[in-house]
Amino acid sequence: APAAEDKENFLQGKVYANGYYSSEVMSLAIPSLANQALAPQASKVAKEPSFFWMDKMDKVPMIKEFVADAKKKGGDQVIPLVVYDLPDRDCSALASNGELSNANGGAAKYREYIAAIKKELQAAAPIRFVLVIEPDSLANLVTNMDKQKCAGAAANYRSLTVMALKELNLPNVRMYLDAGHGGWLGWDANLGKAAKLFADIYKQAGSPKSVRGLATNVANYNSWDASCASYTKGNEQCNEKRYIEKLGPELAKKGFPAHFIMDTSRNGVQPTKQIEWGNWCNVIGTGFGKRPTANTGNEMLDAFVWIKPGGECDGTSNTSAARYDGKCGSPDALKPAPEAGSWFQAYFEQLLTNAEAGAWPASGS
Ligand SMILES: O=[N+]([O-])c1ccc(O[C@@H]2O[C@H](CO)[C@@H](O[C@@H]3O[C@H](CO)[C@@H](O[C@@H]4O[C@H](CO)[C@@H](O)[C@H](O)[C@H]4O)[C@H](O)[C@H]3O)[C@H](O)[C@H]2O)cc1
Ligand SMILES: [Mg+2]
Repeated sequence: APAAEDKENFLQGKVYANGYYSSEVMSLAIPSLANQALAPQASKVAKEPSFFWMDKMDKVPMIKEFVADAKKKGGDQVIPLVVYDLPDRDCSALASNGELSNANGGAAKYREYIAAIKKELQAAAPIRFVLVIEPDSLANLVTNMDKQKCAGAAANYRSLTVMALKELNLPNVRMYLDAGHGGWLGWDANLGKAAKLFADIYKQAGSPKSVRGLATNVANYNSWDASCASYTKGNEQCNEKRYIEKLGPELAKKGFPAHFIMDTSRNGVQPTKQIEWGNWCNVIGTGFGKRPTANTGNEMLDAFVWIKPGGECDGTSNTSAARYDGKCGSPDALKPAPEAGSWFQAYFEQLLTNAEAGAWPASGS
């Protein structure tokens, strides 16, 4: 039965499939498919509403194009975006380091970035938006303060996230703060600290009406509710259903009534072929997971969504590159891989070949 109508859950509406991703698929992926029999499925993927990552300040104006396109398509579409440009970004890894740093006046530039986004979202009203706020950042403050770069970035991560939640608290916007995943913050050693951090940030921002909750499994591979794989041993929160059902009540107790969304773009094969659960880079053997839908059957979970666009790389495997991270050289990481965010054709074909059965209608239908 369809989920009960909930005006606060914007993802129950028609979600916009942005032209940036569909052009990656239609003009890059399909022409160079090794196996042309996958072309029909690939063109279906192009129509799925994945999130657009604003991983550089110069990507913010793309919002104008999406708004114009959505209006042409009736104007009732909800546009999904990722805010992802904190100074000293991805502080415990190298692969996705960003353009801003504390050292280069990053905090002031980040305020400009958020102001630019705010301006576009206000101008676009009444078009609605769903935003995922800063993947990995707060999760790194829970588990990686022993890393110098994370310790140095922590004050900015906290204050700039609070600022973003306040600035983007608009009637046509719903935000989900990134919450890592069950294999990261689900460990008993991490969960309580994570709940406290998320609730503190939420309250410091004034408990904004537009903050709907948290996003989990962004750019990761965990199942929603599969049985626990061997590599999850020692962590009860072995899948995202257990993670949110444990984290949700903790947050509510602390004054943060959170709902959740979960990234299923690359979790179609369970168990995964991860050698270690902590391996996050371009993992081999993965497939597109459940197609984006608000029909989750779980009242805490607003929607299954495709946040990491399938086929966009997690990080380069070129050992001499400045942003080379050893995790992308792991035996369970597909190689050769280009820079984070750029098109990784072999990975896209892997996701297509291994797509979860029923992820979308059988080809040809
Ligand atoms: O037996 N025990 O009791 C016990 C207790 C605690 C244990 O320690 C836990 O082990 C976990 C691994 O199992 C660690 O989780 C990994 O942490 C990494 C960051 O450090 C994350 O990497 C990010 O991944 C993002 C995409 O998701 C990338 O975009 C981003 O670039 C990238 O940096 C991995 O996902 C995530 O799986 C925990 O920190 C660690 O605390 C272990 C055992
Ligand atoms: Mg990453």
